[in-house]
Amino acid sequence: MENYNSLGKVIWFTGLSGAGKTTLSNNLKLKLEKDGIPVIQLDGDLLRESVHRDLGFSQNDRKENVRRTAEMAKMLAEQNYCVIVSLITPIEAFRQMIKNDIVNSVDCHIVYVKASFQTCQLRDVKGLYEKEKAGLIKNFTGTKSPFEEPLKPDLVLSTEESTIDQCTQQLMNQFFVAC
Ligand SMILES: Nc1ncnc2c1ncn2[C@@H]1O[C@H](COP(=O)(O)OS(=O)(=O)O)[C@@H](OP(=O)(O)O)[C@H]1O
Ligand SMILES: Nc1ncnc2c1ncn2[C@@H]1O[C@H](COP(=O)(O)OP(=O)(O)O)[C@@H](O)[C@H]1O
Repeated sequence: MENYNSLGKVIWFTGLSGAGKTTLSNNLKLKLEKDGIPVIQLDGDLLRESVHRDLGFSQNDRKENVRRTAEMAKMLAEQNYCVIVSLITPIEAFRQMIKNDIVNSVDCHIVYVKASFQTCQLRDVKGLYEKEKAGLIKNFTGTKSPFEEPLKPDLVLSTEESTIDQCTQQLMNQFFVAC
């Protein structure tokens, strides 16, 4: 096991649907697990299918989704897991709530997974942008529901300019320095 400063840490990915949050979370998890680090992933899509099934996409529900996830992340990080969260987290006040009000007992880093709306629309990984065009989705992030650009993220990863491996390396360099 590499001796990283990795225990009790939350890496929180914010970004539009299709920006690359899940892909980078999966890649980072593989890399850390190879080095023997205990990792837990909390992914918006999966949480919404299970414990957050009662929540929709109104601003209040999104805030509650973020709040509950942050409480879980804190609990797990306090037990020395490295917790990787992928949630759109569209509002700056939500991001401040995570860092200042909830996950304040362990290292918590907000990472902006950056890709333009146009790029995400072209990627359209899950066909949601197509559905949105057809008027089939309520409160879609980036059109009917706002996505505020993060003001003070701890790291910005441009998934238009860097490859998946380059982004993962940037995460490792910034947050997992071997000691
Ligand atoms: N209206 C609307 N807007 C945005 N996204 C939608 C919507 N409806 C369903 N989905 C799917 O839900 C995933 C986003 O959920 P999150 O929990 O990450 O959102 S939030 O942080 O509460 O804003 C998101 O996952 P990602 O594509 O991985 O971001 C979508 O698959
Ligand atoms: N540098 C990169 N980082 C992450 N994803 C990338 C990158 N370059 C291209 N992609 C592609 O963009 C898409 C991102 O989808 P996904 O990870 O599901 O986004 P999100 O979880 O933010 O909705 C994937 O098809 C992925 O292969």
